Amino acid sequence: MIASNLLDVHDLNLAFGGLRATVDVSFGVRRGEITALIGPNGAGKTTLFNLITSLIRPDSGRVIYDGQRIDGLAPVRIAQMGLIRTFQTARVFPGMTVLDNLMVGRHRRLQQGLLAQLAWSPAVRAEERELRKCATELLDLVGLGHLRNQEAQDLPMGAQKLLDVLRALMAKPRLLLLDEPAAGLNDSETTELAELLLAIRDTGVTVLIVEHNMPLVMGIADAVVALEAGAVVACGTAQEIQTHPQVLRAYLGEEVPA
Ligand SMILES: Nc1ncnc2c1ncn2[C@@H]1O[C@H](COP(=O)(O)OP(=O)(O)OP(=O)(O)O)[C@@H](O)[C@H]1O
Repeated sequence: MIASNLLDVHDLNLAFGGLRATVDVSFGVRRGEITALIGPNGAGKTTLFNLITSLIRPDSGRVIYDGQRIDGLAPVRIAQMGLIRTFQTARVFPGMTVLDNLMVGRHRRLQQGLLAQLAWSPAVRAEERELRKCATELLDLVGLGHLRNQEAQDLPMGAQKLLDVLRALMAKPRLLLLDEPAAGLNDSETTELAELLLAIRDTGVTVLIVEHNMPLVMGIADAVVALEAGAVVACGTAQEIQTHPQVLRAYLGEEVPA
């Protein structure tokens, strides 16, 4: 039987000197769903992403992806397994077009070996064409198709953030980790992002998203995990989390009547 969780984090702990950034963190990410990780600044969300993708090692605990323990594996190996992430700050490659910026995300997908690529064989050319088509379709999907030959660094920040998500998609993720994809987006860009994320989920990709934009989270997340001071304080549906006393106190700063 296939486990319903694609990712499970068990009792993760990490301290930076005296600061406990991750405290006994356990939660699961169900296959085919969008799970949101929320919490105030400094709650430990990015640290968790870094632990899940093995950029840093936990002091203790385990990360299980698709039934396999991955903490301690090389980050590149984890990416090859289909666990792909974006970072808080959008990264575009300067001096490259929008389309080429997407093509950079393709490496995990290349089927042909290095020799065939060096020889620019027909199979490699066919693969390149297919990837270019895919990149063009993705750009059209978010309304950036007409900008594909522009330099990516000239795009407004909102478009650069969308490009970041598209580049991650080019790597054909099974689990997509997005770190604050809506930061810096205006309302219409946020709506486009929400539609894109729902479309991504509907293709079967599982999504774990760190996000401060609560209307976005509440609008798209199937499940929400709330962190405070490195620890999980609540897990549930968006609706449950919205009214959870500890979340209201920790995240929204609201006093809960005794
Ligand atoms: N490399 C590091 N060295 C020391 N302390 C760190 C390091 N990285 C993070 N921290 C600390 O760990 C805690 C968690 O930080 P983290 O960036 O994971 O929080 P976050 O929830 O992602 O915050 P934000 O919403 O502001 O991005 C913070 O107190 C932060 O200062």
